[in-house]
Amino acid sequence: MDPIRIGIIGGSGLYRMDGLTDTREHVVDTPYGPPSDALLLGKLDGVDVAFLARHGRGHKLIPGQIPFRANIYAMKSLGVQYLLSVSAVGSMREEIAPLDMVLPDQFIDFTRTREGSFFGNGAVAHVALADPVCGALRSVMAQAYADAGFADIRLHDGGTYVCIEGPAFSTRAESTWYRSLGAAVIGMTNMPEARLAREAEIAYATVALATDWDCWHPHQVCVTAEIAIGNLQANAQRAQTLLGHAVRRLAATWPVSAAHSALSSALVTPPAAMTAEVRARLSALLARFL
Ligand SMILES: CSC[C@H]1O[C@H](OP(=O)(O)O)[C@H](O)[C@@H]1O
Ligand SMILES: Nc1ncnc2[nH]cnc12
Repeated sequence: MDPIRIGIIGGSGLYRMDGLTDTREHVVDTPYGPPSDALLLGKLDGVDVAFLARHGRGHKLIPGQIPFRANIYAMKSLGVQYLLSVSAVGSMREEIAPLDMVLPDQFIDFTRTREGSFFGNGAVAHVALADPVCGALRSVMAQAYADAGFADIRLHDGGTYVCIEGPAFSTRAESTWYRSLGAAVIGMTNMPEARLAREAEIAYATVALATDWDCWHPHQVCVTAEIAIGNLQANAQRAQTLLGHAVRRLAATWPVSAAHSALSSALVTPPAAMTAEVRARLSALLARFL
């Protein structure tokens, strides 16, 4: 099978892509177990992509149960070099209103229960994560927003995404504190997803769809899942339009990203010093070193 260079991970409210053609399901297992669901392979605007519903079709996985390592490993095994993620988020800023789009450039990770690395157990690497979002991919997303010509929704290019463990939403005190840390948006899924993508040398960027005001705002209603999913559904078609433009732009240039060589300066254990089991477990990630 030819490599599929673009992966799309759909979050809450985005469990399939209407614009995908020539689709086929790809059921796969990985050294980290099965991904959230079967991947859907197909063409988006004529470009090969692999789509995965982060919470599974039917939304069955809470954020802490998402098999992040299996999801990223499955994408890597297909040849994915660019990962576009779609996420519902709460707004933490007055200027970001529900239905606005945000392209985060930073994350703060408050998750507690998740396997956060492919490394350990016989192989050590320390990837650089100062800039966890690929700048080139983010700028492709920003250009795609301009291509789409949405008249009625705003784009905020940049901002910090605070990732909480969930599945409960935040307390008012937490929400106020996250704001004081500089948060622009809040969600429950982009970590460790972004970090694992970096370890897998996949360029990563998220389009975050603001769905609510979380619970810090003195004059706005507090978030509920019903509000968040309702607003996400109102924006799901626009998200897919944006992705179509992004995929077309990506395929025109295939920008080189620092993420694509992240392990060059990060891998501490020489592959020759790894056991056969470790090399097999990490084979999709370390192929270029083996
Ligand atoms: C249903 S609202 C809370 C839910 O939505 C976000 O998920 P995703 O990033 O996959 O769109 C948030 O992180 C929570 O998992
Ligand atoms: N307010 C919020 N907090 C965490 N995750 C969210 N996803 C959508 N809205 C959210």
